[in-house]
Amino acid sequence: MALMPVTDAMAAILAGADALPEEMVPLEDAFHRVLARDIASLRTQPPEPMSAMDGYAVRAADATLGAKLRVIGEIAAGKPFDRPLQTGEALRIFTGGVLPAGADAVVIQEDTTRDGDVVGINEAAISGKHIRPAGVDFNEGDVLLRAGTRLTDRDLALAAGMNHPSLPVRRRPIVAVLATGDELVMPGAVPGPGQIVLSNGFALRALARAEGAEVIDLGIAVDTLEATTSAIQRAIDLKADVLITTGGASVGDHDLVQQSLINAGVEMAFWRIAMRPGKPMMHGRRQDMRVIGLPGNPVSSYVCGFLFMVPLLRALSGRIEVAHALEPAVLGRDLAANDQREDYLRTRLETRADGTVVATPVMKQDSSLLGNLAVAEGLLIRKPFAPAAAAGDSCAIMRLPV
Ligand SMILES: Nc1nc2c(c(=O)[nH]1)N[C@H]1C(S)=C(S)[C@@H](COP(=O)(O)OP(=O)(O)OC[C@H]3O[C@@H](n4cnc5c(N)ncnc54)[C@H](O)[C@@H]3O)O[C@H]1N2
Ligand code: MOO
Repeated sequence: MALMPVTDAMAAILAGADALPEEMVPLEDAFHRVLARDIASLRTQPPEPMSAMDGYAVRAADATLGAKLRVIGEIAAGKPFDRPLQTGEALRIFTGGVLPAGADAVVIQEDTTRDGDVVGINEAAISGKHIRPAGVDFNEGDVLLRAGTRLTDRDLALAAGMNHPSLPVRRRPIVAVLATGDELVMPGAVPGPGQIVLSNGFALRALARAEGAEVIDLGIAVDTLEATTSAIQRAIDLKADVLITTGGASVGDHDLVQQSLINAGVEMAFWRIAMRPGKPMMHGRRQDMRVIGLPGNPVSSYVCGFLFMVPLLRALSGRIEVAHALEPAVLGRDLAANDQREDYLRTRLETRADGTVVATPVMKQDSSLLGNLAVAEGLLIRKPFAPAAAAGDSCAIMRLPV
C-alpha cells in the first residue's frame, strides 16, 4: 500500500476542522484564549486631551521665557477644571489631568519658579508639548483585536482599556490521550521484566495544554481489543473533540488500535504516511470526534503530535495561523540522500553573529531516543528523495517549543 504524503495527511486531518462554539469569559480568565470575534473599542483613549507631565497648563503664546503667569487653580487626574484658561493665566496640572480649554501646552514644573499664586516660566512653552491629544491611543469604534488572536497579556490590558469586562472566545478543545501497551508502567513504578516506563503521554498532554486544550488522561489500555475499545468509548462518552492514542499502530499481532477504533464506530481516513518518524500514524473520525492514532515510539509520537495535533487544535480553537512556521537555515553537517519518506530530523540550532541559523541534526535519529529528542531545538525537514546535502547547504527547519 502506498504511503500517504505528509501534506495530504495534514489536509485530511484539518478538513472541516472549524472553530468550536464561542463563549464569554471574564477578562481575568481570557489569557491565551482565542478571540471569537473582532473587538472594537467602547471608548476613546484618552477621552480628552491630557497632560503627560506634572507642571503648568498654559497658553504657549503667553508662556515665553521669563513670563510670569497667574495660577488660578489646580487640575489632578480625574478632576478637570471648570472654566477656560484666559490670557496671562496658568493652571497647576498633574500627569493625567484634563487639559483645560484655552491651554495648548504644559511647562514641566522643573522649568518653572513658583512664588505664591504666580509661576515664572524658565523654559519657553512649545504648543502641543507634554499633551496627549484625545484619541491618541485609540478611538471609540476602532477594531484593535482581531478574531483568531490568541490573547497575550498585553491584549488583556488593551481590552480592559477599551472597557471590555469580558471577551468572546472559542471553547477549548477537549483532548483525550490514551496510551496502549502491556509493557507500560507509570513513572515511579518498579518495571517488571521487559517493561518500560510510559513517557509519551506527558509530552503530548503538555503540548495540547500549551495550545489551550482541556486534557483528559485515559491512562493505559492493555493490548486487548476489549480494553482498547472500551477506553476509546470513554473518550466518546466524555465528548472529546480529539482522541490521541499512542502505540499499537503498526502491523504486529499486538497492534490493535485501528481495529478497536473501528469497533468503537470510528471511520478511518488513513493509516501509514510517508514520514520518518511516524510511518504507522492513522487518522479517523466518529461524528465530531477526531482521532489521531500515533505510533508508540516516543519520538514518533511526539513529532507527529507536534506536526499534526497542534495545527488541528489551533484550527478547532479558531486561530488565524494554524501551521508551524518554517524557517530557513544552513546545514551544520553532511546528510545522505533521503528515501521516499519525508524526514523530520531532530536537530540542534545555533544562531551565528550574522543571524544565520545553523541546524546540526543529532547523529542518532532512532525514534526511541528520548535523550536526543530532549536536546533537539528544532526539526529539520527533508523532502522525499532529497539528494545528499553538504554542510553549509540551505535547509528548512521548524522550532520545537521551549
Ligand atoms: N514489520 C514492521 N514493523 C514495524 C513497522 C513496520 O512498518 N513494519 N513500523 C515501525 C515503526 S516506523 C514504528 S514508529 C513502530 C510503531 O509501532 P506501534 O505504533 O505499534 O508502537 P508499539 O509497538 O506499541 O510501541 C513501539 C515502542 O514504543 C514504546 N511505547 C509505546 N507506548 C509508549 C508510551 N506511551 N511511552 C513510552 N514508550 C512507549 C513501546 O514499548 C515500544 O518499544 O513500529 C515499527 N515496527
Ligand atoms: O516511523 Mo517509526 O516512527 O520511525 O519509528
